Amino acid sequence: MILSTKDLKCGFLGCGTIAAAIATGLASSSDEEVTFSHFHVSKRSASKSAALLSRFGPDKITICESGDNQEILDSSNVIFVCVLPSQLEEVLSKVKFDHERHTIISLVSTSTLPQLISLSSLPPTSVFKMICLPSVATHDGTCLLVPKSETVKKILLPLGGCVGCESEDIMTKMMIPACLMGPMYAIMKGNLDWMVKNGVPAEDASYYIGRTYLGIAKDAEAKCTDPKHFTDLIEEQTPGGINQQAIENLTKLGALDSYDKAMDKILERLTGRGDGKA
Ligand SMILES: NC(=O)C1=CN([C@@H]2O[C@H](COP(=O)(O)OP(=O)(O)OC[C@H]3O[C@@H](n4cnc5c(N)ncnc54)[C@H](OP(=O)(O)O)[C@@H]3O)[C@@H](O)[C@H]2O)C=CC1
Repeated sequence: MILSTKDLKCGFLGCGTIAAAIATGLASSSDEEVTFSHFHVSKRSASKSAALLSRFGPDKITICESGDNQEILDSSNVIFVCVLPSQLEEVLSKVKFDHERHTIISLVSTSTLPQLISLSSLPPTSVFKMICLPSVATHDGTCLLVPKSETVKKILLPLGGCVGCESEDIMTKMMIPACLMGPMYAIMKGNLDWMVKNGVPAEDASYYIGRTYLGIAKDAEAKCTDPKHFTDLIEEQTPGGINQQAIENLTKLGALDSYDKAMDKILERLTGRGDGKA
């Protein structure tokens, strides 16, 4: 089956946090390369499905009132699987996929491609796994996709960006920097506490930190398609200046190495080789 990128009919099994975010991001896309004619969503999580209907209207959204997931499949060609890991087997075993029409994209974090192929009976070329954050609702998420597919990538690009992964193993490794969101906030909170301890008014410190890190992140994102970009930004720091000094100090104190070690531990947890604790 050749998946088109025009007039797509998307179905959502589950309408919780991530389903609502993806549906919102795709339904509000202005991308002309990929067009969506309709979205069929579960009635589940009624406040979220009702909010989608209220925002985009009945021309774009249909809520499956009967609760029969087969109705969603029968009206759609791209199916996003957005239920909890414990619900996956039951939900997929009760519906019948059409080889000619359906492509499935599973958001279920613990699902594997072989498991999804087996549960759906679809050919491997029609089965995908994707990871993203709820910021896809505002086109600010970057999706991870496996296996690689230029067409599916095109469909997901309106959500903010998409990286096709060579294998599930590579996808797992790519997930790890997203786990560093928490530590990033902890660094900012540490900066705030340090400034306040040194007499800076808390509101000024908080505003300044938030805005300064935003500027830093924007510079980091600007040429991020070039793997040398981060090295260039480091080398751009004034020789002998205080930024270079800060890098030297943190390297000497082992802070940068400890990031690598923390990422190794998270990978061990994600792959079931350990409990993730440092
Ligand atoms: N939240 C996130 O940021 C991310 C989540 N994920 C993954 O996405 C999946 C969903 O997560 P999330 O959206 O947070 O979870 P939610 O609990 O918000 O959503 C789960 C949805 O599945 C529905 N559901 C349960 N049983 C059925 C059924 N038999 N038929 C149809 N729908 C059903 C629930 O309905 P009801 O509420 O009525 O029970 C709910 O709408 C998980 O597997 C998670 O790992 C992946 C990336 C990010």
